[in-house]
Amino acid sequence: MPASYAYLGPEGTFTEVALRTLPEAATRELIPYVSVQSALDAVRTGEAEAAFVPIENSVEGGITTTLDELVAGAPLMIYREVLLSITFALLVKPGTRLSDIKTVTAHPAAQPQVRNWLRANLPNAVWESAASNADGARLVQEGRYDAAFAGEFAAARYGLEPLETGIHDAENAQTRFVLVGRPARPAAPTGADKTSVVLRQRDDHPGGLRDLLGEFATRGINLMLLQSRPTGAGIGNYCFCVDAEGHISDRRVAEALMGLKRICLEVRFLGSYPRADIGVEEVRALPRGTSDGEFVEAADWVARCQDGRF
Ligand SMILES: O=C(O)C(=O)Cc1ccccc1
Repeated sequence: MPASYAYLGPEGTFTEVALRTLPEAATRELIPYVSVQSALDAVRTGEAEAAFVPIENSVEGGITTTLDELVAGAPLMIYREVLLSITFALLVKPGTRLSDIKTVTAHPAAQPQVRNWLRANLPNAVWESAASNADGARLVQEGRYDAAFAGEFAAARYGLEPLETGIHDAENAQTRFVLVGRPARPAAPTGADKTSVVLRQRDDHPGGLRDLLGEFATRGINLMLLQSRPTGAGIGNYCFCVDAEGHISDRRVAEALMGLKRICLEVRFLGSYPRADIGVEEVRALPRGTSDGEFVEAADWVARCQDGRF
């Protein structure tokens, strides 16, 4: 049996479409799971080699179920990311007209992307959340709801037809998906990489968040995601999910993580992996003094000073 990848199912999710763009998916058995949690648990128990799940979208921000799973529980690591442009179709049973639709469903992350369309076209429809967009389509097939927002490609699979296509409140809405596995050595740097960490502060003090961000700023590291999530330990208790430019094997990134390790209660390393948004040729030039060579030179100089050889 080939190694398997778990993904947020059922068949026909955007997640499945994004997963199939990864070359390595062609050599794996792809197994749909009913939730992000169950897909990630399949990795934790060893049932699946890796899981592919949505983590962020450009309209609403972080997909909180995924972030919370990565923040807590047995540690997992991100190995790859995929960006997918998303537009929705309104899927219905053949023959349904817009005026017949009283209930609509989709994944909660879909709602902010179709809100204006709903207001303009189905202002009185009741919204119910589904476990995924394809699951919403399945529920329409079962007769539980009148319509589902999902990928147009899901229609045939669930015996539905698209009543409307190309629904997206925001132009260029994208969702980011990640391939998550058990902790192991990250892939070698490509020159266009991203590092994800979760930071938990030691104590509550003025400028606490600035102290964390300062570790990145002084080393010229640009941040691509900063999302606070409750730790569950009471009101006002948050940890921070951070995506930073660079790879843990870059000196500036390693030094920033060391700085954070010294001042945080906990730093959870979630991986260094190739960026999906740009290629090596588009990576911005490093700020002066932050290249590996400059870090090595500075460390050598300190060593010489300690030896009295400057
Ligand atoms: O993959 C899906 O179809 C999902 O349900 C997750 C999702 C939700 C909203 C936009 C893109 C993906």
